[in-house]
Amino acid sequence: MFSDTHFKDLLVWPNLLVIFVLWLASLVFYRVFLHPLANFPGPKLAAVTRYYEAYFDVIQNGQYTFKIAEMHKKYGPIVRISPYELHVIDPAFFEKLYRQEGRWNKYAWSLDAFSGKGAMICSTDHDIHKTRRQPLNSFLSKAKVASQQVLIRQNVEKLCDRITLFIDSGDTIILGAATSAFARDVATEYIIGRNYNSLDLEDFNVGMTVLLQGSGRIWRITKHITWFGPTMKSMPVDWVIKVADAGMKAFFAYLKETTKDTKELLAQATSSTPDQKHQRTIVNEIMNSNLPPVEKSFDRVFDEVVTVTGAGFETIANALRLIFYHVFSNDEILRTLRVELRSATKRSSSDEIDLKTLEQLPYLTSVIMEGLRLSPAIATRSARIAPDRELIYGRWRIPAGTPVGMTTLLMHTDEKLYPDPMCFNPERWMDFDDRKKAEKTFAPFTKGTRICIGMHLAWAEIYLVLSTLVQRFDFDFKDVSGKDFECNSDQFIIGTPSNGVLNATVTSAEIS
Ligand code: HEM
Repeated sequence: MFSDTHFKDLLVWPNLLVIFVLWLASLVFYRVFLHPLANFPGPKLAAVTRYYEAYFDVIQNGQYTFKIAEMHKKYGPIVRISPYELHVIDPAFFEKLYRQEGRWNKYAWSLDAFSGKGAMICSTDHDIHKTRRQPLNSFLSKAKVASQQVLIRQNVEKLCDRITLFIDSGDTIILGAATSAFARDVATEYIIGRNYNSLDLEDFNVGMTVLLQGSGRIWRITKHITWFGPTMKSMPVDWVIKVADAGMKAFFAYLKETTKDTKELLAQATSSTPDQKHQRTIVNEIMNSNLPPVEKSFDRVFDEVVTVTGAGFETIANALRLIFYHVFSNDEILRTLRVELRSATKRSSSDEIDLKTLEQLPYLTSVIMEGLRLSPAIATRSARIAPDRELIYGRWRIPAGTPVGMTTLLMHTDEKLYPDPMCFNPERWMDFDDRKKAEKTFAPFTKGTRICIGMHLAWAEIYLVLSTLVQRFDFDFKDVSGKDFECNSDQFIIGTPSNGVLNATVTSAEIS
């Protein structure tokens, strides 16, 4: 008989070590030779362990997107980038992967790291996502945004008033932070009817910009060490506000404010005497929808409030900073824009050019498209999973349930599609045939079931703020170059060397 003593003898560390090594060897053997993805090309180390990605994510500060681009050069258009995940770099595959038809899940491993499971953007399951998105579609539709353009204009005017004070004083304006403040004020006012007035603050609440620019680090660490994000999230807000640095303080103060406001909005929405003033918010849309009660809990609604507003902060601000830099540093682009806007003003019956008219201006639209090409919000791949069918790519059959991603940034900077890809050149969009052809491969808001729900708001904000600033101001930027606004790291959003900083001296526009 095998006695307890014999068993205990076996549990000595040399034996445990042997068991561990055998287990590890068989895992490596399985992943490299027997796994359903074993035949796909790619580095063997990436096939064996996700710590390969962790090295580029955590130690190399968000370099995996660029490592993936290198892998494609070596291994071809489809690559196994982890034991479980594939990446494709062929523009022809984009419309096959990001589409409306069929069921598409997202990859939980990457999204759970946001610790926001109640949010539509983090909903991995196709059906749950669809149910959550449905009540918000019309709230952010093109028509609804157009009808709310006054709200955006009021914030543009606030931004202009602040900028004008810097003309008078001759001081340097932190335009990068002011741009973020504008994006945040519009997002919260549009989505939850609350303007936190970052534009009124002396420093434009620059701490929020700094924190959000660096917050990708928490997401990247949490992907690999799953308890990290939830632990941060569970810290008592008041304690963090006391001990943290300026950025953390600003962010946690924002969370405290949105928590209070979400509770108030929920109470209003369920009250027998709702206040008309608070009718137009996503909280009302959710509470008045047919969603089941579990979808209307505070935690679920709060996740939605934080992510839908947050998705409209640094995404827009990053694109705007890049556009401002190029427009105000290039006399030819600035002059062409001013000529186009002046002739539109002449045709307009009022001083303001209507959003609809702005949308039809070819050069202004080309400038914005070029900005969104180089700053398409997200620097990481966005994997999709076909849960119920194989996907076919060339000779490859991708097993059902496999996460497959493409990276818009890599497609947007592919020199076969966009010659001299890093050059900011609005002219490339001026030929309407070329623009039409690029429709399939220009996708700053992605495509398919998960297409950005805030895209019409984003376009409207950029049209209104850019056209106004171009007509009123000249900016002179110090010690920066175009490189400072190019993506150099994956912070989930686009990470740039500028980190959101864009300082300028400003004068009134010299219109000849
Ligand atoms: C330049 C500005 C913006 C760009 C380039 C952009 C881009 C994107 C992209 C690429 C996605 C897909 C993410 C994925 O595949 O996981 C997305 C989703 C989303 N965006 Fe935006 N976005 C912008 C602005 C906004 C704004 C202003 C809002 C606020 C309403 C917003 C709200 C959202 C939401 C809620 C989702 C998730 C949609 C869903 O899962 O169905 N975005 N955005």
